Amino acid sequence: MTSLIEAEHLTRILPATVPVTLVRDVSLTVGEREFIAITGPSGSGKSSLLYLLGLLDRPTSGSLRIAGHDTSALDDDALARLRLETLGFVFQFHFLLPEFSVLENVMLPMRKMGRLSSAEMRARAASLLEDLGLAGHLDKRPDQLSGGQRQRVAVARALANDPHMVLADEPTGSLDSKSSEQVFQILRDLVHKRGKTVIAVTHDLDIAARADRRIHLVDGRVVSDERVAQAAG
Ligand SMILES: Nc1ncnc2c1ncn2[C@@H]1O[C@H](COP(=O)(O)OP(=O)(O)OP(=O)(O)O)[C@@H](O)[C@H]1O
Repeated sequence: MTSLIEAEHLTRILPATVPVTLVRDVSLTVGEREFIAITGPSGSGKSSLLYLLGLLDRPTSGSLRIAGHDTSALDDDALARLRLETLGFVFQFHFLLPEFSVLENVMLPMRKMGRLSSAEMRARAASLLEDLGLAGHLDKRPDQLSGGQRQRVAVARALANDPHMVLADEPTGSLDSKSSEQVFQILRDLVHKRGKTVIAVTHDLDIAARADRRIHLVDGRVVSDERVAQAAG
């Protein structure tokens, strides 16, 4: 199995008068088609670890290979490119651009990548949105949608460039229970139907319980990393 992430002894220390250690000596390997929940108490470093794995931050020490690329050897532009090609993000707050339509929001990462024509970008964005149950909403602005619908647009945007992995930081954290369940099902389908790897930071014990692998952090350290056999369905 190809490793999408190979992290060895990752540590992230924030320089300050009293330095703050966000992530301590984390080593882990992530392969294809994994559905991973990162859990832990508030302040245990879950988001900090996700940002390192998602190339939104750099470690103070340790090594990180993403899709076979040694990230320490890459400058910021190359890192941004690797991020665009291999990773999609879903955050707790959707971060959709309010002045753009739903369709345009999903096209944006494709524009940055610069590989498709306008017509191809439109068709791909529309198809992703339709798959996520948003067919009637392509020309709306994000503020015309419900929270759950906006989060589904954020998932479509994360999939825009057909990444290997989707990283999600509390993806259901601001949703009601029905929308949370929908977003959970969508994330699970990304793994089981589209073959993506999904890593989700979550406080939601129900989601964590139904992930295929749970990584638990305490004080910036991995204290358990367990794979769980799930019943089908
Ligand atoms: N820029 C910063 N400056 C100072 N401290 C920070 C900064 N970013 C994070 N921290 C601290 O580092 C620790 C880890 O933060 P992080 O957000 O990664 O934890 P978390 O497990 O995701 O927390 P939560 O579940 O509350 O979102 C926390 O104690 C946090 O207060």
